[in-house]
Amino acid sequence: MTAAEVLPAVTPAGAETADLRVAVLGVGLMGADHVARLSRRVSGARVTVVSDAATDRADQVAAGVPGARVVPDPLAAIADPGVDAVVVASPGRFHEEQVLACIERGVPVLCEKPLTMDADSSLAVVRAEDAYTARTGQRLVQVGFMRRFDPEYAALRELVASGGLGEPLLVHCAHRNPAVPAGVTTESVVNDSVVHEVDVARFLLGEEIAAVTVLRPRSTRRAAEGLSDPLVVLLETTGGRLVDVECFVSTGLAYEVRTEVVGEDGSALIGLDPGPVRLSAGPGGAVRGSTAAPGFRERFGRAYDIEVQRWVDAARHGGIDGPGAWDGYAAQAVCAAGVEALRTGRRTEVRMEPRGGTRS
Ligand SMILES: NC(=O)C1=CN([C@@H]2O[C@H](COP(=O)(O)OP(=O)(O)OC[C@H]3O[C@@H](n4cnc5c(N)ncnc54)[C@H](O)[C@@H]3O)[C@@H](O)[C@H]2O)C=CC1
Ligand SMILES: O=C1[C@@H](O)[C@H](O)[C@@H](O)[C@H](O)[C@H]1O
Repeated sequence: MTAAEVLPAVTPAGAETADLRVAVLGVGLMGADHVARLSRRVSGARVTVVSDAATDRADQVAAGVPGARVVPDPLAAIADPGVDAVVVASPGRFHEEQVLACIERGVPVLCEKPLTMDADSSLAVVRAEDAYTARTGQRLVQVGFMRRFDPEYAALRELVASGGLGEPLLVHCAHRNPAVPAGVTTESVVNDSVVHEVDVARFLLGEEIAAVTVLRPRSTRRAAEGLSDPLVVLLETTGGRLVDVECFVSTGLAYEVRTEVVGEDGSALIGLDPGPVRLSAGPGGAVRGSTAAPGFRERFGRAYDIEVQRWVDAARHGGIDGPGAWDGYAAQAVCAAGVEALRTGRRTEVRMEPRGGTRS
């Protein structure tokens, strides 16, 4: 999609037509992308406030958006009367405070993954939103698991849900990054990368993850000091299905995300590149023989656009349209078990509170 194209809004005729005034908290890689898509590719919204601990970055991003102001304090940005909704794209350790402040003020929030840094704090967000929903009937929190909006993942889920593969039995996932920033640890790979596969498994199979095992095969020579890379993660679902995840974040090649569902009556695979599928390192580290995407922004660009458009459309009508706080909590609970499994080398059961609350 070109920058000039605008995704179709689903706003019904006669409904509220004023643009949603959005504050974006954190305008690094993801936040700056979200500002650009809200300003140029998504309809029904405009960015009015930008907030970032790095004020020079905030100034630079706001300068490119007519009508946007910088409010350096993120909590002041959430409280700003010129803000109807918030996108949280700050580092994960700030999400809990910022999302809770949005619930407190009663503004819709699209929070990048992870919802928070651990299961307990994610559950606190679930409970706070439940209390708000009990009073108002409205949901406020959507979590940025963008793969649910990717046309290939949506089609795969439809196929599984319609029984097109028979009873699903196994899911095979590969998640490969060419490289990760310095400082990434094996634990953070579970929390930042494997977390997407956890959400995909729950999305495709419609059931929770009951136990996690993490295997550490021999690491690539490209892995940073102390990083176990690749990992193989086994997720057992409550219905007895098995999901295996290869997570390999320093391949030196391209961004490859593949998912295959194997059912009693068939299998389906997504994420294959249209061109030749062999990847190999060429001279100077160049990737040869493939049309694979270089990174997640390219592979999932369309998914991010659809995610944000649907969130805007829903937020303008007082709701969400995508994974919510419970999905964020469930993913954190599974990742917590994954980190424990990594530490102990043992199969670890996922500890989750009963769903309860006000949601269906
Ligand atoms: N859905 C997806 O595929 C992806 C999601 N993410 C998530 O997006 C979030 C942001 O990640 P990146 O953009 O890659 O990080 P980044 O480091 O590029 O950007 C974060 C920005 O937040 C700013 N910041 C720091 N403290 C802040 C605070 N208290 N309030 C507001 N802003 C603050 C930083 O100065 C920086 O500009 C993370 O939660 C990350 O996990 C990141 C990459 C892909
Ligand atoms: O969320 C993301 C990053 O944080 C993570 O580091 C990558 O592995 C994922 O592919 C990307 O979608």
